[in-house]
Amino acid sequence: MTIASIKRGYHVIKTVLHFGLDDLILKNKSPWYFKLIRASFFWLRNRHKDKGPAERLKLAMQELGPVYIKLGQMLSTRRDLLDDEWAYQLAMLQDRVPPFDSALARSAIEAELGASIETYFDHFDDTPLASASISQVHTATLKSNGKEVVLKVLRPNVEGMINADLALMVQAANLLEKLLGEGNRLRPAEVIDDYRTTILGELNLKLEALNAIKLRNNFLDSDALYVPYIYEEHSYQRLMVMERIYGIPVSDTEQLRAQGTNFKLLAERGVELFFTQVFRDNFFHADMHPGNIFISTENPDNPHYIGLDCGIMGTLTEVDKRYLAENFLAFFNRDYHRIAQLYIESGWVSENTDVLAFEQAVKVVCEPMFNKPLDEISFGHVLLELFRTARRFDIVVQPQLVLLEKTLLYIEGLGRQLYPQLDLWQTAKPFLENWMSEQVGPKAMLKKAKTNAPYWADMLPELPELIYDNLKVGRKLLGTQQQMLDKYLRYQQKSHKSNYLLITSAVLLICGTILINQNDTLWPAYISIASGVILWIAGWRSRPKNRKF
Ligand SMILES: Nc1ncnc2c1ncn2[C@@H]1O[C@H](COP(=O)(O)OP(=O)(O)OP(=O)(O)O)[C@@H](O)[C@H]1O
Repeated sequence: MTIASIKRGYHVIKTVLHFGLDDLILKNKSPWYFKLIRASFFWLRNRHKDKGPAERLKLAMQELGPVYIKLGQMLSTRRDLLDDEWAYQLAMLQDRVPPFDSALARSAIEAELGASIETYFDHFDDTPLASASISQVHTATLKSNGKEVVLKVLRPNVEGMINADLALMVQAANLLEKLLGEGNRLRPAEVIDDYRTTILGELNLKLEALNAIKLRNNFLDSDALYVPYIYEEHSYQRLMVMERIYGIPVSDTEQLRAQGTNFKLLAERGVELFFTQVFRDNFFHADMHPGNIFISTENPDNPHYIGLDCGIMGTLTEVDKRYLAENFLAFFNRDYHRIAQLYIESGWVSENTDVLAFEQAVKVVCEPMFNKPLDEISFGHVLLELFRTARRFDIVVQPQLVLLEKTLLYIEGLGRQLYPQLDLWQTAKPFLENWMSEQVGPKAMLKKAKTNAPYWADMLPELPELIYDNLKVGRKLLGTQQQMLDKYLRYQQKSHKSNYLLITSAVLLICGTILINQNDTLWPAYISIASGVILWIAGWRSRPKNRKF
């Protein structure tokens, strides 16, 4: 442990106690040593007693800086874990960070390029275009083609700062997990683990560049989404160079209205984009906050989105995708029984789940939604409520599904903000039905046959040999099966015979015993008993010995 980390630790404790966050852990749940530690920091008092707990948490995170602010922003989207008031407060966290010195930006860029900025760029602007918690963005023009570009460069020592804060967070989360006990809904260790993956992913700009290239290629011919061109040859782990775009931030509805944007088309395109990314490409942008989405200005009647920051992308397995589509369709068809069944079939729910109780819970979630007009139904909310229900049944919802639900909630919120009458049913249902028919109908079989054609072409020359081998194996198998059947029949015959002899012997023995007690002439009784004994011995000896076939 270094002096710096001790200092940072103290600062975190001080902030936590100044904002009274220790009160958030139920007093009766805290063990004696926790109370002792709290008491030993007697000079650090809650200075914000007038504020509610959710607001105090928000303010503390704001105070603790970028890593905590980003954690708060991520938490605000975990509505499956947090109640609405908490999510609302945390969503207000803004990571407005002062820019870092342009001399540092220059030297970081040059270290990555392995050359001076002037070797590749003209007009490098020392005043950053934007400055965020992890990176800073500068504009320039590319020498080779004269085009305007932006250079996104990581903050100096951002990795060290994040790792130090993460280490503290992991310890705090483990302690909290212990204090809150088993079965708590918050699962702090899981949340921090999720966050760690997310934030560490954002620290590699080369990866972000490759994601952006893939997303761009998926939408090259699209009217709905534009992703700026990435100069891969100038992109490294700490630097990324891309085409500069001009657009209106999606949150600036006033400016969008002023240019006469077709809001209905824009909202529908947002939903379409989501479903295309998830179901067609299986590669979706999962960090859809307003700072990352811009709207084109060239043709307001036919507007398209411009997507930035592909640091966090999501994918689903084929099975999850299929079940998800069916889930949505079942919901459209108001079939909650099918929804519960799908959860079980897909394996999202453990086999030990009380199916009936789960179905009942799904019904409670879905029925009120069914009573709403279609333009008020939210897929994201349905998924969210289903995940919350699933958690009550101790189902651990897989991270990729949480990512998807978050993105969907965001896309819907955005769509409704742009065009409040947005009808998700009309927009998404044809898309999903089409996709499903491509997955399971005759078209799907044809497609699969086409996909497998090269494999079959490879296999064809070997086919006669394979058929011969299989027939040989099959014949052998048939022979073995026949032998097993014969053995089984013999076993059954022996078993019947033995049972028959044992039952008859029992009858004779019982008769013999009765005769001894009731008659003066004893020989019939003796004959009956002797025959009984002989038959018992015969029956016992004829038992089938081996049950293996
Ligand atoms: N290609 C571009 N053209 C024009 N402006 C851009 C471009 N790329 C980024 N910017 C500007 O820089 C800002 C920050 O970029 P970006 O979101 O990629 O950085 P970030 O560090 O990941 O930020 P955050 O942590 O907030 O997501 C954007 O909101 C946008 O204003």
